[in-house]
Amino acid sequence: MKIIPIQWKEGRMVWIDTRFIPWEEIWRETTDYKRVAKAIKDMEIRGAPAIGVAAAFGMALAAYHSTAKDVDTLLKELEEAKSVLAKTRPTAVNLFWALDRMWEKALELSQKGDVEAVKEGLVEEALSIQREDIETNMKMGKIGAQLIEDGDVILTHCNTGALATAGYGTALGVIRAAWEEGKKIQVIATETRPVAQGARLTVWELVKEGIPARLISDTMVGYLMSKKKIDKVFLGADRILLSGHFANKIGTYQIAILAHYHKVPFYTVAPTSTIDPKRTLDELIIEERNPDEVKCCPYPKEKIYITVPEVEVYNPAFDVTPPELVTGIVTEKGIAYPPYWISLRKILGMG
Ligand SMILES: CSC[C@H]1O[C@H](OP(=O)(O)O)[C@H](O)[C@@H]1O
Repeated sequence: MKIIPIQWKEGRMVWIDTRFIPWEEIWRETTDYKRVAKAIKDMEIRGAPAIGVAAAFGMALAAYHSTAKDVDTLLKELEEAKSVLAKTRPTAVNLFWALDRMWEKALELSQKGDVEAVKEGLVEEALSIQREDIETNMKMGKIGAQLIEDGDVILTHCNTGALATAGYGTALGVIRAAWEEGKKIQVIATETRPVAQGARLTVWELVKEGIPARLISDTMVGYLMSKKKIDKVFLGADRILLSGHFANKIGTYQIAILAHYHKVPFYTVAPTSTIDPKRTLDELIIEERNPDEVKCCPYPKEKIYITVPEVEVYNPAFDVTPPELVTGIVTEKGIAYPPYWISLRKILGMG
């Protein structure tokens, strides 16, 4: 899957609106960082690494189109842009990691007092974040593919492919790498309600690439594991704590419990930019989204209720999986195994 879902084109950010896949491929563009924030909040762009790349380009747009005559004014504008972008979605740490990196770069570049240098440097930094994410995914893919054997049936959840990153993918990147190495794998994708990233995005990526895919509803995982139809689980992460707890798409936790019960190896795959070395479990925010996502079909052109419209709803977009259910954490710097409070620090070079 060679798609690059978010692109920089001479002062414009261009992206594919993933809400319309698989029905239509709609590309959008903007010069306004506030429009980037809306695209993240409304999940036109989604997926932890992709959200980080989009936020970085949002900051680059704010700099590129600024009319500030001095760096102090430019920094004030960038601080506002950072604040607006940071308010979009609370769970994926990549958003904040990218914003912090862009802000640090702005402070460094502003030392010389040259507005144009700050502008050019921030565009370069955002392009580096995008390029590094693709490189990281391909490295992670190769590392994780060592865990996949010829003939494996791999279950994956949500979408962790090219459409969730700068390109190639994290867990789907591991699956992609195993396929590219000639391993005869089959992929089972969960539908991933309520927004159906699995049915809509993962299946779209796999079918386009000719990787054998089978779609299931989220309710079928336990049955298939009981019938020994699933050999391994590879899925993504939005925020990994040093304890080994990780937040990921809602439904991950119940897959982890089922995998543990049925002794199916369960891996999460994420770049080290998804590891949060600072926060503890009680500081992890689980995003609650619009109730209509649960009440309606995930078809963006019209509201098709599948229930009584006035019904009350829970709609946590993520859940948290504890370390005792996690076989391994695949990163671009290697695979972390329990005890994670030691192995993740080593992966981050924290000793
Ligand atoms: C490599 S994407 C990581 C992660 O992001 C997705 O969430 P969302 O679609 O709500 O942005 C999902 O949790 C993926 O596993």
